[in-house]
Amino acid sequence: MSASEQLLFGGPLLYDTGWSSHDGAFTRLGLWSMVATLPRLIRTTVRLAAEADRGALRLVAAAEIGRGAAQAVGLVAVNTVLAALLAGGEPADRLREALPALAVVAVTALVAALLTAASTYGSGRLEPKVERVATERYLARASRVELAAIEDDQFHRLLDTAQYGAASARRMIDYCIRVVNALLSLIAAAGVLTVLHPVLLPLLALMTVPSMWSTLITTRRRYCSFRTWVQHARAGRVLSSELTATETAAEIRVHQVGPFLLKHFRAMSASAEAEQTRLARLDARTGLWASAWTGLAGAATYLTLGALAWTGVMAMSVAGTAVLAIRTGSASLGGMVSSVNNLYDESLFVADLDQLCVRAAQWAIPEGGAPVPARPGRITFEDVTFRYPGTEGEPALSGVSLTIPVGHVTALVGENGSGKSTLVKLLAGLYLPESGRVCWDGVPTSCADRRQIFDRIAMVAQDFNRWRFTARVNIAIGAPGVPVDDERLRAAARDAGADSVIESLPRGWDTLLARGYQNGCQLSGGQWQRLGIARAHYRDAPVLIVDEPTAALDAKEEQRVFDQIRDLADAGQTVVLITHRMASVRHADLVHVLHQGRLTESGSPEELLARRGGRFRELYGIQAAQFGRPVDSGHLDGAVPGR
Ligand SMILES: Nc1ncnc2c1ncn2[C@@H]1O[C@H](COP(=O)(O)OP(=O)(O)OP(=O)(O)O)[C@@H](O)[C@H]1O
Repeated sequence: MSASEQLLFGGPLLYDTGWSSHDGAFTRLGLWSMVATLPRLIRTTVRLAAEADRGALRLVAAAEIGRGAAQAVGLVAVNTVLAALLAGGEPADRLREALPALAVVAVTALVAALLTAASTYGSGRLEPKVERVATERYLARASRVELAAIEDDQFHRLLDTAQYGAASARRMIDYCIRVVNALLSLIAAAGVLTVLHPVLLPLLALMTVPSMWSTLITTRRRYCSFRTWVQHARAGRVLSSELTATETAAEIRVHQVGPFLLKHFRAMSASAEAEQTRLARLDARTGLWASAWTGLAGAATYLTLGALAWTGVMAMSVAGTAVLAIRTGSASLGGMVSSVNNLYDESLFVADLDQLCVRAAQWAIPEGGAPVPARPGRITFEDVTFRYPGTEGEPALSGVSLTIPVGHVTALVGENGSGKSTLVKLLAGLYLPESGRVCWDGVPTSCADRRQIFDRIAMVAQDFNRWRFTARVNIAIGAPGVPVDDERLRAAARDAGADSVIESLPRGWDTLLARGYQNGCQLSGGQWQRLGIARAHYRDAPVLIVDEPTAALDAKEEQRVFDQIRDLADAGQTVVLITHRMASVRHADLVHVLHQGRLTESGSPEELLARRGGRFRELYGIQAAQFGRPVDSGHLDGAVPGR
């Protein structure tokens, strides 16, 4: 490691992600453990393939077994050809004698080629399906777990690693076919050699084991060295991206950071280059050792064969076939070693995916439960305490008891971090209370059918999602279970004031709302907010939760949104409103004031404002003072703090 890396990064630049824990797993695999894990790896691959497409799996398996058999038959036929050619007699007679076997050799070669093509077709069909099935498993499980699971560090790490499982599953098919292919070649060669002469089998082992061993060592050395080299290269890449990023551009110029970073870039590149040179030297040396080893084993094999043929213990034709069989059997060994290693590497990610599925099932939002009325009468919090998973200290909510009446606007007010957003997440059944109950018409969220609760809610969260889809989908995704209805879309956009935003887009409803893509468009914060509100309108649920719905809107639009919220409540919809703008609170029928996770006051805006020494009155006073109005100067209707 260079001094630059020590200075800039405090040590080697290693990833701290779930998947990086598998880095180097390959180096822990010895020759014996490789052989021992192979059946398990093949089983895993077969299971994945069977889930995706049994037909294609059968095709590949049959083609590979057939190809191995064709290879064995071909070798036996070669032996017959050699025996005929090396026998005594006229050349023409010997050739005639060899012809049928020659025909068998040709036919087996043709069959092997056809079967290879069939296997290529089968694996080509299988691989994308395996990836799709694994991806679907991943996505379906991940989207069904409790919100608490997403916040759990360990689960999140697993989620991070398991996302690579699908691509790994696809690659496992390819590596597995290569391994099986090489194995069958080896078995075919071993089978034929055993039939030809029992002494030939140890000769095959003599040739293959050292070459397998040396390939394993070479591959592992290369891999270790590559990992070191890649760290230096990564550090260099970090510097170059810092040097060219838009965010750093101004500071780099004014503070003249460029030469400083360049100096360290050069030093780090020198480390990377030195490592590559070392890698090349090592490669050359181990390559030479491996060749010497394999060469010696080969020489010993061929000398033994020669001696056996010379002394007449073995027929010349058998020795010739043995040479061919040994070459065939050991040819794909090198590839097989690295394929087994790759197979092992990939299997770790697939195992993570399997583990994720198990953990996700434990964390899954339960199916079914007590039914929740389509139009609930009231929602109550009964002495609710809640702490975020993995956090210690003060709970985010403690001992909160309140009622959210139906068909009214209830405002939640309080300073930052007082627990307003947490409260609505509990209301929506996204989290369950640690103690106490949140009840929808008397049904606690802990035993209610939570999918039904979700159905009853439309939510415009503070950080509502800006989907990188078209404007149409960005609104229609509010009700993903029903077909997109253009009339309903237009009405929702009109109600939320998003119609003018859509009209201004170059391709109207079909404009892609994402920067960095062709024809993609980026909206302003306020425009996005209108779309978010339109999405909630489109959902058309009995309970509407709006968290700071107007933070990015201009004054006119804000007024319109609040008037509309009022209209919705007058029409029977339940609205839960979180806002820091005290002026907006005058639209509410009931206000709950939270402070450090506790409910401190409840009442109508007028009641709370009249309460001397109350927190609401204090918060209101602070905002009113910014506009030069004392809190006593008038009613809520007249005052416009926050504007
Ligand atoms: N996902 C989370 N994990 C851990 N703690 C959290 C999480 N979300 C919020 N908190 C903590 O819970 C407390 C209440 O946060 P909450 O977001 O409910 O406050 P809020 O009243 O909505 O704040 P704001 O007005 O800033 O939106 C805070 O102390 C916050 O740090």
